[in-house]
Amino acid sequence: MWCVVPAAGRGLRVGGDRPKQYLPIAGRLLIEHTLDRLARHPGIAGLMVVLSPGDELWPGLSSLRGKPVQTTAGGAERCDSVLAGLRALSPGVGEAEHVLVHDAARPCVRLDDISRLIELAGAGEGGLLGAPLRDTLKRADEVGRSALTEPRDRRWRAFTPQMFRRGALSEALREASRRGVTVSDEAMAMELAGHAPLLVEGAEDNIKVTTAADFALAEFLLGRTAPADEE
Ligand SMILES: Nc1ccn([C@@H]2O[C@H](COP(=O)(O)OP(=O)(O)OP(=O)(O)O)[C@@H](O)[C@H]2O)c(=O)n1
Ligand SMILES: C[C@](O)(CO)[C@H](O)COP(=O)(O)O
Repeated sequence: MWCVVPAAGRGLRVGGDRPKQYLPIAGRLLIEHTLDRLARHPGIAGLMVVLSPGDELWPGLSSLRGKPVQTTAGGAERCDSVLAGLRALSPGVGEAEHVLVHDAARPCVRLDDISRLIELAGAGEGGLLGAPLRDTLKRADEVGRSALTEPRDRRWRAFTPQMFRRGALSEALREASRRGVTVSDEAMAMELAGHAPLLVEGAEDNIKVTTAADFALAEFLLGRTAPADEE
């Protein structure tokens, strides 16, 4: 199974001097941690990394742990980049084949969580890693005060990887674009297309490095010896 890795963002919320995927964490680039983690999974056959057009920082990887690493140019939004990645996959990756999509900004994903996603969501319409909300959820008013406590039951945080069949996901992303909807993840596009992606609970340390503060946590998590239950 191939994995599309959206890595064409600008990392504005980090505010660094370069896109966050090219900032160092624990002695390596953020993107290198993520790609190496993905390449270690036995179920992943290759990586399609989606880069910003004109990206001059990409280290030029063509293989990792014996698996092919290909690249293509992304678009203005993450969903545009994911669609570009799906389009760039070889015709040898059939329309009915499942494809994983995983953020370059999520370097701590656990291999056993990827395995569980593939096992549980592979038989159906696809699915995604996530975790049930464990904190009370507040809706803020215009001046940052708690205006409302939102219901928490059956609310989940969505992570990546998300896994869907190449053709169905491509069509769902195209349809969302035609309807002028900028989807924030693949599952949203699939929901709009009438599918019901399976939610597969994964470890909450599968953080998305989004702000400067996340780098310290990611560095700690990456510095751990692999959890005993991880492949
Ligand atoms: N047009 C875009 C925007 C985002 N991404 C990727 O999607 C993932 C999740 O996006 P996010 O965390 O929002 O990254 P950025 O868009 O870079 O962050 P910011 O919004 O702070 O600029 C990242 O790996 C990012 O590189 C992408 O491939 N193409
Ligand atoms: C895809 C995602 O990581 C799921 O939580 C998230 O939607 C990405 O959001 P971003 O604003 O593009 O980082």
